[in-house]
Amino acid sequence: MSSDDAQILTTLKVLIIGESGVGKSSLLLRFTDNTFDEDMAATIGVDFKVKQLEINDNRVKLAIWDTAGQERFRTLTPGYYRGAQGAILVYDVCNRQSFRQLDRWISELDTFSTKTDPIKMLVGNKIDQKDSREITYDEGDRFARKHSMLFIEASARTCEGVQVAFKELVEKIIETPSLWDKTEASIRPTDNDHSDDAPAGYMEDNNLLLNITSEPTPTRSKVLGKKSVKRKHDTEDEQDSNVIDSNTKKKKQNERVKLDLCQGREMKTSNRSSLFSNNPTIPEIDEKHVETANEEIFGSASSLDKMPVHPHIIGCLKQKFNINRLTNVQEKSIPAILTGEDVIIKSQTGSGKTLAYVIPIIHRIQSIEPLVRRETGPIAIVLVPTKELVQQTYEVFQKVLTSFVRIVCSPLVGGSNRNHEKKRLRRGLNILISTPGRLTDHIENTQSLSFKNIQFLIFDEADKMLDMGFADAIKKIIETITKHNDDNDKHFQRVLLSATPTSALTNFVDINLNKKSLHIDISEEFNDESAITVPKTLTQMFMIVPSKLRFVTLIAFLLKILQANKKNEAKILLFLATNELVRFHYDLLNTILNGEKDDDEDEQGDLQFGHLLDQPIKLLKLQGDMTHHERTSVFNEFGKLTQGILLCTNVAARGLDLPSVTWILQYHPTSPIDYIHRIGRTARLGSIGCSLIFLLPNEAEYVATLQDKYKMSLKNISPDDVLETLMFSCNKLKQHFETRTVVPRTAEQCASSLHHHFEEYVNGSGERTEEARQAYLSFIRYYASFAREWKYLFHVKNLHRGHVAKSFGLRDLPDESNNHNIKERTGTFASSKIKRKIKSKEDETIDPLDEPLPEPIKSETKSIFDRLPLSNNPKFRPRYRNFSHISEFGSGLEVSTKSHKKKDKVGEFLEKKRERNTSKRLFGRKNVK
Ligand SMILES: Nc1ncnc2c1ncn2[C@@H]1O[C@H](COP(=O)(O)OP(=O)(O)OP(=O)(O)O)[C@@H](O)[C@H]1O
Repeated sequence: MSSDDAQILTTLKVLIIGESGVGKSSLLLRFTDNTFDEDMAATIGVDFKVKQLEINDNRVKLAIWDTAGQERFRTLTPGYYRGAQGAILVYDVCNRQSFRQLDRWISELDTFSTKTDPIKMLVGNKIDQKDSREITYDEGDRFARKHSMLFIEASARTCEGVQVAFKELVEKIIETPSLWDKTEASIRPTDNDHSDDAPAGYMEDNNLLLNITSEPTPTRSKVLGKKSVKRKHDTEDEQDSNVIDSNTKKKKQNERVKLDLCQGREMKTSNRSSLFSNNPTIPEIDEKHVETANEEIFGSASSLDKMPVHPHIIGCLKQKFNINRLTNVQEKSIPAILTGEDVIIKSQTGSGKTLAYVIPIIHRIQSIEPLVRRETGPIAIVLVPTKELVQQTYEVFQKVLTSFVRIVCSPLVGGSNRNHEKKRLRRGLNILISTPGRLTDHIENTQSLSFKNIQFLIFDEADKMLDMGFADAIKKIIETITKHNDDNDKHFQRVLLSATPTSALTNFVDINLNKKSLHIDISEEFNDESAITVPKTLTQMFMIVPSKLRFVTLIAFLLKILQANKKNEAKILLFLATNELVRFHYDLLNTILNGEKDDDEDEQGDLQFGHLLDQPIKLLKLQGDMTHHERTSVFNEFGKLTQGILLCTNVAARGLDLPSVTWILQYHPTSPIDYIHRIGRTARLGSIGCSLIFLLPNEAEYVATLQDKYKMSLKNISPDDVLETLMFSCNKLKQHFETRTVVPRTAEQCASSLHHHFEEYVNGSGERTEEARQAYLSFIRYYASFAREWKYLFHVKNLHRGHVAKSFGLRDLPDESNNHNIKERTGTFASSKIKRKIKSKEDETIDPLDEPLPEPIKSETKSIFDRLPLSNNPKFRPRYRNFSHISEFGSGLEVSTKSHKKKDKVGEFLEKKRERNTSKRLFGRKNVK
């Protein structure tokens, strides 16, 4: 900090607003540079000037924002008004129209100002043109008094009144510390501009950038010996922390929320919609810039031609794949696989790992003597975790195999006709691409399947297959192949690939791979789970949003992206937790964004929604419980789109190579490992992409985990900024709101109105309410199913059931008594306890959907059971832990009958128990056996 800066009391943001041509830029230039340009009126105008002022021995830095001509097109954004402590409203004394428009400018300022009552100075300009004057001094004065403004007449040409106008305004601001002692104003319009890092489309709209990036963090002030700028409520909290009881503490917490969510606009509780009240505090999180492990995508330019493989393969890569050089992982892996040793490959998502093994395998198979024929049977097996990946990998093999027609490749996947597959296996297949489940099924049921000639076994996305519970299936496959090979005294090569090796994978490698395996790691830090690279061209963001505001923020964010990409290039993957949630949100988004109606007779909800997008956007859904055929056609259709939204579960998280995806939105978070794969669906092979994860305030530690453990840099997006989109980015929304009796004027009111409509829609028919209820229950089940290692981030006890229900548009809390999979149902949040309207101490009725949030469960507060080894822990129920087996969570696997039986048994048991309890209540204990 310079010594000059050190004496500055504060930095103020002052706006100049008014109609086009009233002389705003001239006043600014006269004040800052003491110049006057006769032609200025016709120019676009300056947009920003800084000047230091001495006011009563205080030095302040003034950032004065001009409209840069945007007022002519009525395109001033909320970002322009944000954080301004004062405004100069200018009219032309010779132009009555400019005077009449002042009301509109005042109203706009009041609407978008994020400060409570910024100081306004009314300036009647051009008083030198005495003969043309239309507005008298008295008229101006009366108007200023009516609106509690300062007032002066001035002339930018003669300099009269200009300095006084600015100085009086600043003096008044300094006399009102509440306006400036919280945070410093943004110094320049581009202060928050991260456009260098932002991808195309995001950069195109500067206003969008201004709106979307977070406010600068409070900086130190030198005033009156204050060490640092603190919000008033923070200081109060500190002073009182030892004396207030827990109830008062909760109340205080809620007060903070009100301040935080409005960014300093202190509204009375009675004025606030329930959507914005009683939310938990959004924690302040630093956007750490983390030094990440780097991975160069492409290898040397001449690598393709030098590759020691059949020339047909090289030709095919050039013609069919449009490839003219190898990627780094291909350059290193192909020679390693050609040696015949076991190989373990780790490289970031989208770096070309598939071809890294397809090329050497095909090369080696085509060079086998005598020539491979159908009857030779399987020579290579490729195991991948999902059906989509089977299909995708098969297509890559097929493309390369066009030059080697004798070699036959086939996919084997659950969901397709098993008898057809058996028939093909009987006729002879050389390369099998399969999920582990389907292959073990054939091992058990297809006699013609022989492994005697197997030379290659590939595990792609190996960590995911283990995570999904395929360990037993994989073990069985390896044992069967090993047995055949031992009988024939042959060796088979194993290749294992992953972008995110885990400790489970390391154990698997130790047991199942040759000790002399070759390790290929492009980021040079193999075997360290945390050393994970993500594409450099990916901009990662997070947004902490309280439960209740989640849905409206999602809509606002989608509108924001879709508005920003005017060239129709927004291709979005929207990740949701379960199949149920995909279905629910798919119908909802189709209705809200595109105005698609269902056949329901009760039109109340539909009629009120209209549609928010001018041009409908293609929505598709991909989830684990769709048929194989449906999934393939969705996968292909989305691949061809240039703009659209694919709502999906984690089934689309791994390996899928969908072209030109620009945004990954994670509406429901998942484990950090799956997070990495989800974001890997964009920014592939050096292209540009963005990702955003929605987190609840109690999940904020997720960001720290990504930053500290996985070394990732994420930008913080403020939900307030996103919600502002509702005011501007959508004409439909505005038109729609304007038909209402009370026209929402602020982003907050728009959000509340939108949510109100959402609730009306959900509750407008029994069927829709039931769908919302099922979606809610599915979310709670999902949340309760997080593995123990992620419970410090996602603990079902930390969920406020009422707030969550509101994010599904529900007005009552669903009964969870049949929700068997939720383990942690006791405690403050047990639904039975808050289903009733609750009487508080003050005898006020609290709506359970709006009840304040209790203290979150801290991971340190472990019970004695949590500290016991798992095997001795009576609370540990292994059969419920791995929920990825359940098709609801979209693993892409069929539900095994075994787990069904288990579920049914538990269900039966609970049902009987309930019946017994009811009977006991009705007939007394002794009469019930
Ligand atoms: N050398 C290359 N030059 C240009 N494009 C390539 C090259 N190699 C592969 N590609 C293309 O890059 C894309 C990504 O490849 P691939 O799906 O194999 O990546 P991956 O590393 O397996 O990703 P993930 O970890 O997400 O599964 C594909 O569309 C593929 O055709």
